[in-house]
Amino acid sequence: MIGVTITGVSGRMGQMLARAVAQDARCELVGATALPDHEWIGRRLRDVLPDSASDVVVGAEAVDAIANADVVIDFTAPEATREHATLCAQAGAAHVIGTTGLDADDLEHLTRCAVHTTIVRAGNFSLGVNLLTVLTRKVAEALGDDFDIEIVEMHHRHKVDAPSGTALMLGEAAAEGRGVALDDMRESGRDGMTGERQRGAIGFAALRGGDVVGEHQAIFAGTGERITLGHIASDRMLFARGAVAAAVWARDQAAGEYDMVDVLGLS
Ligand SMILES: NC(=O)C1=CN([C@@H]2O[C@H](COP(=O)(O)OP(=O)(O)OC[C@H]3O[C@@H](n4cnc5c(N)ncnc54)[C@H](OP(=O)(O)O)[C@@H]3O)[C@@H](O)[C@H]2O)C=CC1
Ligand SMILES: O=C(O)C1=N[C@H](C(=O)O)C[C@H](O)C1
Repeated sequence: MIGVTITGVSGRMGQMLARAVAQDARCELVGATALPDHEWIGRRLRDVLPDSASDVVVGAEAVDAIANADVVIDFTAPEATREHATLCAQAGAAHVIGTTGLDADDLEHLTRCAVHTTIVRAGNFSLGVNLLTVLTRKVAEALGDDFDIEIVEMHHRHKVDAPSGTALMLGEAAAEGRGVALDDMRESGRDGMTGERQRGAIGFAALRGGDVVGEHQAIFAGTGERITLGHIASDRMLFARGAVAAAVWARDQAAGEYDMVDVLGLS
């Protein structure tokens, strides 16, 4: 049995993760955290989450919840994920990270932690999006910069980071296919007299509204033709099940950094 701790269990994804862990016979929930002032603190999950039968008590101290875990599944916020990574490295727990909006400094911190433990990080844990990244890389490689690449995403009104982690995965895949660095080619947030599009740029556009779970397109716009690769997520359980599959996979891996393409064997 794999002992799983869920950080941020009260969040949109945290609640889905609690359900997905309960549905997987290989896993057992051994810990759950929320922020100190949250009303769930000190209460059993079964008493706060309608379809849960878990006796795990929601705690505010990540260090305690992580100490008992084989794997920690973490869909929270960048600052929290940094702290959780340190604690996982100290405790030797594998760390499955879905949190997006991490900056270069956060990513360097994760690389340091991955010397001591296994980290699986993905901006999107669905099979479909990870397949889409592979296709995007291949199409970018085949077409060259006669085709302009634009990544378009739409999410619910509560999302706090842009572009989405998935959009950045798709941008990275396109840049890799073209043999360039995304940071040199990235173009976001056009507004006003922007001038003509730079040849070879990889553009990002982020839409926000309503309860959209997650929609992404990688558009290759040429002269007289346009190729569009896309993915629509309509249920967050998709990401939660993917993260639980990653947790099961992570338990048997050596320390290091991995992604969902590794878990799914798509590379
Ligand atoms: N990789 C993937 O497949 C997916 C990634 N995501 C990403 O996951 C993250 C969370 O998304 P979502 O669930 O929608 O957001 P929510 O805001 O609903 O959930 C985040 C939760 O984390 C809690 N939290 C923040 N800091 C801490 C901490 N230090 N300790 C414990 N809990 C903490 C928040 O508490 P409080 O509410 O009290 O502030 C909140 O409950 C985002 O970065 C999102 O982009 C989302 C879906 C799929
Ligand atoms: O915040 C979300 O909701 C989602 N975040 C991830 C992202 O940033 O790409 C994955 C998914 O699209 C939902």
